[in-house]
Amino acid sequence: MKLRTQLFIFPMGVVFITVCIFISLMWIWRQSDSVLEREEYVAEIHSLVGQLESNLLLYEENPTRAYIYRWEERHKQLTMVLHHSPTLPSDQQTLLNSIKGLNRGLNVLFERLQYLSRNSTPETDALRRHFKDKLVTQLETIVEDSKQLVVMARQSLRDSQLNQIIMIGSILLIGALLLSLLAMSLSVRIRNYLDLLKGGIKALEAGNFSNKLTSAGEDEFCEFINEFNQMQKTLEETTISRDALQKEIDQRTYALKHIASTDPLTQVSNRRKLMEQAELEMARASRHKSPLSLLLIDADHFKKINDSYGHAVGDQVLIHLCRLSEAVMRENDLIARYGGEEFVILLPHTDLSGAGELAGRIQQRLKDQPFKHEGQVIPITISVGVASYTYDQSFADLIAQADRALYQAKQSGRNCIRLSEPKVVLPASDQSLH
Ligand SMILES: Nc1nc2c(ncn2[C@@H]2O[C@H](COP(=O)(O)OP(=O)(O)OP(=O)(O)O)[C@@H](O)[C@H]2O)c(=O)[nH]1
Repeated sequence: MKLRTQLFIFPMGVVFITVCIFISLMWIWRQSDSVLEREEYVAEIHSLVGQLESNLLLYEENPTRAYIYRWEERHKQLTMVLHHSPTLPSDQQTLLNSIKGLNRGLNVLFERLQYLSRNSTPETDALRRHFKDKLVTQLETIVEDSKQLVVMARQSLRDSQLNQIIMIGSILLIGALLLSLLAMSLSVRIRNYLDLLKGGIKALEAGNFSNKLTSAGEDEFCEFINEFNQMQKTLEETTISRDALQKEIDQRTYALKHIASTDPLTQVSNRRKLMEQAELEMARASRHKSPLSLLLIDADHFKKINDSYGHAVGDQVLIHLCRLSEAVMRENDLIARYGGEEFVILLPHTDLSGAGELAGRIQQRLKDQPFKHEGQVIPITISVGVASYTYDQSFADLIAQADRALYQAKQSGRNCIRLSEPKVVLPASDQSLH
């Protein structure tokens, strides 16, 4: 059953019960009214019968024409009243017919009485008294019967009132029962749907879009559930496209960050990234009083390589140098292209001598894995300036310190390492290029 039908039944039920009660009360009122009408009717009969009776007694004492005339007049009135009776149920109508029959006999008796009164003899007196007594008895029977008529009417009213009360009570009881059952079923329906909906909302809150709500039937709640499922579907699609968009943004942001911080040729960090990272590491080193060093690496006679083999080969040499350096670095170290054929390796938690050792390992690698072009080995050497952070410097100071060491290395004939302190850590491993 549709919800709006179920809700519509409530006011309709109340209206129906009210109308039933109203009609019953009207009916009872009409019944009471008809009993009153009958009482009045019977009272009129009583009055006329009383008048006929007193007229009879008077006539008995004084049998004049006036009393005969009055009798006839009253009797005519009584006949009229009996003729224009109210509508009666069959049992009461039977009684009334009997009263009418008695009434018809009254005149016959009275005419005989008149006759006997006119021809009064001692022999007829007894007969006259007999007719008179019979007349009185008949009049009293009419009174008694009419009283019975009222009693029957009252009894009938009581019976019908009782029936009516039973009927109203039954309607009220059945109506209240039906409405209660309807209200209970409605509340169960609403509660079930609300529970279903609550589960759906909780699933949505938890990000579960696959929890499709199902409900049998085709009522308004089902339409609501369908709308909810549709909303969930739209939400799922929106969320998926938003997630895909976010993923795309993240990928592009990462790519942009990579481009912005990477040297396009060698794929090591660029100078910008170096500056950022150096600031971080310097702050960290100052905080923990941990060592921080850097290498400033410069390929020796690089111009000569470019001039001899071409710029493209020079590029490959720089890439080769970077890959070999990365192979010997630690994970937290950072290599960056500082400019041209110059590279910086930032070394957290590394003191000056440790940095010098790393520079030596790079030189060794270059020696072990020389660069080859078209099967021909092109010997590459590097000069390295090493500096260590003293906690009171700027990055420019630190670079300048390393640059001075690099200058010394160059001055010392290249292919060697100079620490910012005036001592050579490692001797030149190969002086052939000098
Ligand atoms: N192939 C190539 N060459 C570069 C690049 N950047 C700078 N160079 C070249 O590197 C050379 C550096 O030459 P110089 O500054 O004279 O130094 P050098 O020849 O290495 O001599 P020293 O440093 O004194 O040993 C120049 O010829 C630049 O053109 C690059 O990205 N690729």
